[in-house]
Amino acid sequence: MNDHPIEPTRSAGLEALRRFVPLAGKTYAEQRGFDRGAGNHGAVSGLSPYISQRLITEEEVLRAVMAAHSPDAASRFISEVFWRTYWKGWLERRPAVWTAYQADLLRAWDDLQSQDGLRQRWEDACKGDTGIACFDHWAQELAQTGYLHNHARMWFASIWIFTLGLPWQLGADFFLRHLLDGDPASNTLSWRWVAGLQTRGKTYLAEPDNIARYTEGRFTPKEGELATEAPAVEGFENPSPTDAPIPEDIDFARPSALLLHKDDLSPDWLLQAGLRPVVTVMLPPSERMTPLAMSEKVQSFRSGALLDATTRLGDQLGEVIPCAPGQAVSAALAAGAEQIVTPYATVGPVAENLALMEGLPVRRALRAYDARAWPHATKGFFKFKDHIPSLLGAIRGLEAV
Ligand SMILES: Cc1cc2nc3c(=O)[nH]c(=O)nc-3n(C[C@H](O)[C@H](O)[C@H](O)COP(=O)(O)OP(=O)(O)OC[C@H]3O[C@@H](n4cnc5c(N)ncnc54)[C@H](O)[C@@H]3O)c2cc1C
Repeated sequence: MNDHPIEPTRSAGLEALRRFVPLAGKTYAEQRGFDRGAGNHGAVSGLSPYISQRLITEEEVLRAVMAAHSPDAASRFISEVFWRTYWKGWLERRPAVWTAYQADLLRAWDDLQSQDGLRQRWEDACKGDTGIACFDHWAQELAQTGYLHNHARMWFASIWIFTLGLPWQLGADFFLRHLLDGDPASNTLSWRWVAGLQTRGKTYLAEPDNIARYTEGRFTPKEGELATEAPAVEGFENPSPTDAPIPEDIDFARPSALLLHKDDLSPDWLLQAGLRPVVTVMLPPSERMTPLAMSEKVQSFRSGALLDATTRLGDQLGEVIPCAPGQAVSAALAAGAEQIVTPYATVGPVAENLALMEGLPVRRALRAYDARAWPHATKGFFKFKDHIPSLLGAIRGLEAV
């Protein structure tokens, strides 16, 4: 991804994909673990800010990579893209894990108000003022750029939990406020994984040698600076999965309002399937995921991405009305809509808002890509992985995204 600016547009996402595709085979497999610092993340794609809002889709990314490499040659990259799909499906089928995280976060937030020592440690960690050079650097890199390399995210989360002794939920919240790719599934479940909740008892310990090797000596934590043990954190047990959602039959001939939201900004396939919105209602990017505000970078990236989608699709959307979730139904009714059609919103604030809408049927359009993959998010990723060849085969056989 190097030092190209992360613009909130589909064309910037496609350009980043075009630049990255030649590297998706051997280069990625051999070098993806190295965190060379902001401006030097050349061996990873930097596509997550685009994929997480579906300015470009996972399916487009996989297609472009398969057009240039065999599935074997690009297997490492392909499997990382499917990690995202797997986490999405896993949480979609266990929404209680998100609800429990949010409740725990509020409790941890309350503790910050009443425990001065805890509050000071949390503030130091968020500002990058702990005295641990690598950690402080990553806290500041994240705040300044809205991105962190995957390995830095793992080390950061591990030091947050096991060295600084801070609640993991506050760390996950810090990430969600600052990451341009902030996503309830990938973020919450990765933090749970580091803490030893996701794979029960299996934690991730950040080790000085590993940090020195994969930062190519930019950081070498001193003896005694980092925790040497990572005892699993107690917390909410993994519930059994609910059924995976199945696509609804949607009558596109019925007068419809399109509801656009940040979880999926490529509704082109709905327009191609015959949707002719009488109006488009656009939910604003601000959302109640955190007791604090999202960073300005995240807010402006999300507003920019929404604007890009509406500009790009232009007349096909009808009149576009930005409105708060509570006003979406009345705006749709006023335009004569008999239903609201919206790209499927995954577990998180948009889905919570959709669930509260009354007065018109809300049809959530599930992509074939998600519908095929999520039924396999039953256990761990390694079971899910067995299905990747057939999921790739289905992509090859499809015409539309
Ligand atoms: C504690 C922690 C928190 C995280 N929070 C988020 C988050 O909020 N949003 C988010 O999108 N990812 C999150 N990740 C996963 C991963 O770090 C990022 O997806 C990845 O670093 C994005 O950079 P990239 O696009 O250059 O990745 P690449 O290495 O180029 O990978 C290509 C794509 O594959 C997917 N991907 C890669 N690695 C992972 C992974 N480990 N888990 C899930 N998907 C992956 C992403 O969509 C990514 O864009 C988190 C990981 C950790 C350890």
